[in-house]
Amino acid sequence: MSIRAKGTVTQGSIDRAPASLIPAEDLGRIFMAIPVPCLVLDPDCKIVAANDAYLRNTAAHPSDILGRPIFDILSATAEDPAAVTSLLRQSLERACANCVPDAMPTQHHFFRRPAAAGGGVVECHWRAINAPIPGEDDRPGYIVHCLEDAGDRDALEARIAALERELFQRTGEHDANAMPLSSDEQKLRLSQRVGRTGTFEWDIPADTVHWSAEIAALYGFPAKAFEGPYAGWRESIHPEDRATLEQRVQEALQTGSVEAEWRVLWPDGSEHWLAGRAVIHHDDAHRPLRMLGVNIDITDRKLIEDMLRREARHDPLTGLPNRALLYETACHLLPAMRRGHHLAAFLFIDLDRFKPINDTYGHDVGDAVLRDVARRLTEGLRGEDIVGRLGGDEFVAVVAHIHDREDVSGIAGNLLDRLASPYSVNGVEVQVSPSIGISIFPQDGEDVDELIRHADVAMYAAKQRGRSNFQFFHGGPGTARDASSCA
Ligand SMILES: Nc1nc2c(ncn2[C@@H]2O[C@H](COP(=O)(O)OP(=O)(O)OP(=O)(O)O)[C@@H](O)[C@H]2O)c(=O)[nH]1
Repeated sequence: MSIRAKGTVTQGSIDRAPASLIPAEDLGRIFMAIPVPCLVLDPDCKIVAANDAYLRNTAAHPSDILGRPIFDILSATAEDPAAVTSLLRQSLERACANCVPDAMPTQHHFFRRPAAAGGGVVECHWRAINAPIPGEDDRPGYIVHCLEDAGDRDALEARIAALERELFQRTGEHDANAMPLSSDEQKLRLSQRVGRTGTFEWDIPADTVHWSAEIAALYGFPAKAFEGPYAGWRESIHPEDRATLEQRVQEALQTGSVEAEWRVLWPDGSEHWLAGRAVIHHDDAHRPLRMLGVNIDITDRKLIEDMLRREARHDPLTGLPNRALLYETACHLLPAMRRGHHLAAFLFIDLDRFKPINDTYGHDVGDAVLRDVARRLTEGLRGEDIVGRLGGDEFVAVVAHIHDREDVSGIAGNLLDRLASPYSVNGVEVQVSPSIGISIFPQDGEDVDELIRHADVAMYAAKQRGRSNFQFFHGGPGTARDASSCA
């Protein structure tokens, strides 16, 4: 190879006249003293100079190498001469064509030590840099071939790889016995692990599911690829989602694809959400052959969704169901009451003269009282009863399975006492009482809206009768605002 034919060193790419005060004859001695192994090649790639560091490191004698093409030297010494020769040739061509130094990949060199130097083999781990030097006619006149010791860097990379393996083993996310992976596979596995995603393949005729290490981790198993029957996968599904998911899978065998979200139970009993997508490959007779799919952990997303859903349906101050959830829950309750011929009571609770508490002690104290009212109401009723805050100082309680008015009177009287006992907030003692209006399902209304409206009417009557009491709605044609006293 002659690098004369390969490239042109353009003006400006390399300084032709080095800024130097050193006499030209001394530059040779300086080259010899540079502590990095260097060769100088002529345009035919013959070695025309070697510095002391090169001779020392390779144990070569100048007469062994000067005047010989560098490829001969490498052929005589390199591990894989053909490969190294090709890499070197490409690097020299690039350096000359682009007029910039070109770094070669790291190589492992073996140099035969001359007999005069004791013989044997010298092992070096080097990366070569080829730097073109412009000649008279703008073409490369020489190439400096520098060898940079890559031993430290390689040792560092090996140490990083070892640490990474150790880390994976410790976190149980890596199979220590796994085959070494190509860099593409590693990237894929890393992205799957970071994205909490895993892939599977189900060989349908053989009834074998191939689990990747990443998907195994999504089901709470050690992060190790394995194979198992379809029934094994099915067992991991949360019992409440199993039938639905299985039905989707069966449909997918015909339709060719499936998308679903479901819960899995890990071996430690914890519950996790997964989303999955899969496609089916069929044979010519449309028999399902393979299902290929991906699962992703969506537990965090589900938690956030639950939180948002909860926030949208609960009163932020007291944590009680808000108007919407109260109506919805009560709507579900009524049909059950109707079926069982049970009564249910709707209690509309409004605090008496609550505004002066805000005005006197401030909103913070008012808020604390409202929170305490919510707590007292909840504690004063059974778990199956419903308590919600409509807004302001208005609450509604729905009490299921009552027998008669007397039953409700006892409950309302109890709530009256509970709410009327003093509230202690930030060292301030506050007193407030409720007015309670009561409607009874089914006699006072057929639906939630009507029942709450009639309870409100009865509450208004309680206010009219001096507050701090409860009143039953007393319905009938033309008497919608009547209420009968049960206090
Ligand atoms: N601290 C606090 N006050 C609220 C909140 N929501 C509404 N209020 C106040 O609650 C008070 C409700 O007053 P009203 O029900 O109209 O009247 P009242 O003073 O209770 O008198 P009566 O109902 O007639 O016995 C108003 O002053 C509202 O500003 C809240 O979230 N926090």
